[in-house]
Amino acid sequence: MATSTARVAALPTAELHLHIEGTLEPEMVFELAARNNVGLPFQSVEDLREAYQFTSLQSFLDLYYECMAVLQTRDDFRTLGERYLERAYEQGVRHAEIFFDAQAHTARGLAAEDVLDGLLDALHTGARKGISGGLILSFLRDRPVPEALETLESLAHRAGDLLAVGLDSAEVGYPPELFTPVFARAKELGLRVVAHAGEEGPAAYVWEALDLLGAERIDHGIRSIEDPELIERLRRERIPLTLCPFSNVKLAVISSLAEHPILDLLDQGIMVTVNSDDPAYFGGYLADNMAGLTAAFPSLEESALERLARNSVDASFAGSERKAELHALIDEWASRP
Ligand SMILES: Nc1ncnc2[nH]cnc12
Ligand SMILES: [Zn+2]
Repeated sequence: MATSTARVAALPTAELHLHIEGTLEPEMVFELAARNNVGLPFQSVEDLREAYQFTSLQSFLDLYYECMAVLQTRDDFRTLGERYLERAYEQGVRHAEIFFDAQAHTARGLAAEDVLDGLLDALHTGARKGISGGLILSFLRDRPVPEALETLESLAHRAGDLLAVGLDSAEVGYPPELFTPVFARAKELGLRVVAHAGEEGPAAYVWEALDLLGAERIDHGIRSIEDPELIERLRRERIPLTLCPFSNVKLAVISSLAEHPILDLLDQGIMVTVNSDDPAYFGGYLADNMAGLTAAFPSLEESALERLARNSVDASFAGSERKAELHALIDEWASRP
């Protein structure tokens, strides 16, 4: 029997692939536009929501960067982060490792530290309410490499406030290899490493992310399925893939949820996790993605949901004590059908 939506929402999980700017709901776009006196090319919330029809990653990114213009102050980032953490908590998330696109804000004249501080404020609020987490400084691969390096250096004195570095934005034509020196410097600063690869780009980008950037997790990585040798490596080395089912459908990476390879990957022993990517744009938060999978795959058993939740904890950068707490929460969920 399919697991009920309420039970899915009660499953404790870690969210490992979430762009904070992708949690900017249309209502909040209008609220912040009014507060900050920013003009919008949309007449209403409904008008904006209607623009959420994407044909590719780029078609989404165009709107995603446009909407960000309303984020202006440290307080805006605190509010954005707090609202995400509240919604995520309602959907079972108890640990969140959150990407932020510093360059998308510094390019508009904001100070990277205001963005960082606002998000840290939100994480402190979240910690008081039972959700742990950290921040991932994500470099925009379609902007110049020296700019990524400058951004990293500008926050080097705040490395202790960051968990990891990542790589995102338009993928095809921007191979991970380009960013090798940036990631080498991040490792010198003691930061963990993740990278988007194999979303629209080829499996070769996943190899590069692993071998040249030292990625410990691959964000998306869905196109790894085209390369059996890569799949074998991911399995053998237990390299996590942070999958985002709703995102893949919305951005036309796959044609429907029922076509998603997540269960095949799970069956093959790949450490896959479920995440929401940009939930305000793609139709739902983490448990919504899980519930979508249970609807698309009636044979999906509770034991598979539990596996996905445990994978998310094991693939996280949480400390061993926090991981044990998160597993204990999953134990509790599993023992109370
Ligand atoms: N799905 C995605 N892929 C690449 N960059 C992104 N930035 C926000 N969402 C993204
Ligand atoms: Zn992403």
